Amino acid sequence: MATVSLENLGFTYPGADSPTLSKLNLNIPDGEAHALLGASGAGKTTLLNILSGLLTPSSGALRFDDKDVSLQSGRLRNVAQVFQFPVLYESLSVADNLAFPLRTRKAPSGMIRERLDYICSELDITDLQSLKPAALSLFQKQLIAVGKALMRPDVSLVLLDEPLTAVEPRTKWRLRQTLRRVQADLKVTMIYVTHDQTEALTFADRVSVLTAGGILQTGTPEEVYNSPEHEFVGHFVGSPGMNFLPAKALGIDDAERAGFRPEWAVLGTASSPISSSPANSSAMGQLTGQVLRIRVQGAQAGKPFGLLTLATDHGQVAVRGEFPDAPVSIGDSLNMQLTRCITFTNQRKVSDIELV
Ligand SMILES: Nc1ncnc2c1ncn2[C@@H]1O[C@H](COP(=O)(O)OP(=O)(O)OP(=O)(O)O)[C@@H](O)[C@H]1O
Repeated sequence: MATVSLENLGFTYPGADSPTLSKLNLNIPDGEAHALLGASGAGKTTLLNILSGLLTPSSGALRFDDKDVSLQSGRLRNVAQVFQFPVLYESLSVADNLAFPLRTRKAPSGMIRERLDYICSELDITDLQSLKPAALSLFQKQLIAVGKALMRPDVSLVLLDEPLTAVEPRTKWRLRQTLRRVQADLKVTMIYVTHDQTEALTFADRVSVLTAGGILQTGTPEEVYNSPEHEFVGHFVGSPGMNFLPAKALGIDDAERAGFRPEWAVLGTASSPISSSPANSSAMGQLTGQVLRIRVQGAQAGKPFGLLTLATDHGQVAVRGEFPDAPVSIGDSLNMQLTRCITFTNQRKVSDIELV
């Protein structure tokens, strides 16, 4: 396994006017599960192809441990890849598919057998060894593709390119959990490329959010969700994403805009205002809005909770949590007190403010 470092790495496609990737800096420690999260066109596939050796960086360096591998072939780098759709030899049994990467490297048969047993037991696929791919479900095929990527004990890095795309929706979470468990057991450096925030946040130790060829933030899932460094991260991560309003609308003067997660607000009505909040004495973090949409997501101790969309004088906002005591209907006027917000200027984070 290896530590993977990008140093001011850039890439421009031949003939293109502008770079697809520019000045990427990232250090992924040995054994980390890392996710590259970005929307379509952010440059994920381009970066993946640089990591696997299909493309050569136009500037900067890619290092595995201390070695600059920018010009080295993928085969010499010992990188294994799992694609969106499982790539298996249909004429070979599962065991022969798994053994293939070691046989082509002329590994001793005893070592191959031992590794096969280990990987099959890790992935719980021992019973499938004699079957041909045609007899397997897509889920099982992708498990075998993962096994194939893990067979070489000296693999430096495993790249996962949207690996859940092809599997049936109800088995996605199982495959994701299996990947996570195997990654932790084998302590292999894995880079998981996806546009799906749930996959990224539930799989990775750390996530890098990529947009327009640049990394906006790298952090743990908790840091990326709770403390976005850039408005795009707050907006892109979360479902729904962060709300943004002019900071002055919330009584905050030192920044252009303020962002808050839907669950960082407490709601009250005109007849039952929010009284528990000490910040109520000032207008800081307070807003009023009309209920536009109601989505009840459950109830706790007889009280409904869910997602409300409110129209305020400064734009629509989504608020998640317990509903106010009085019944809530479309068109009602509610007041809210933010418990926390993050302020931004030029889309960059300025400060994190606890309001209650
Ligand atoms: N072969 C190419 N030649 C020129 N430009 C390209 C080429 N491949 C990709 N691009 C451009 O590079 C940018 C990033 O593309 P890339 O495929 O890396 O993004 P992505 O994040 O993987 O998107 P997707 O999830 O849609 O695959 C896009 O603007 C794309 O048009």
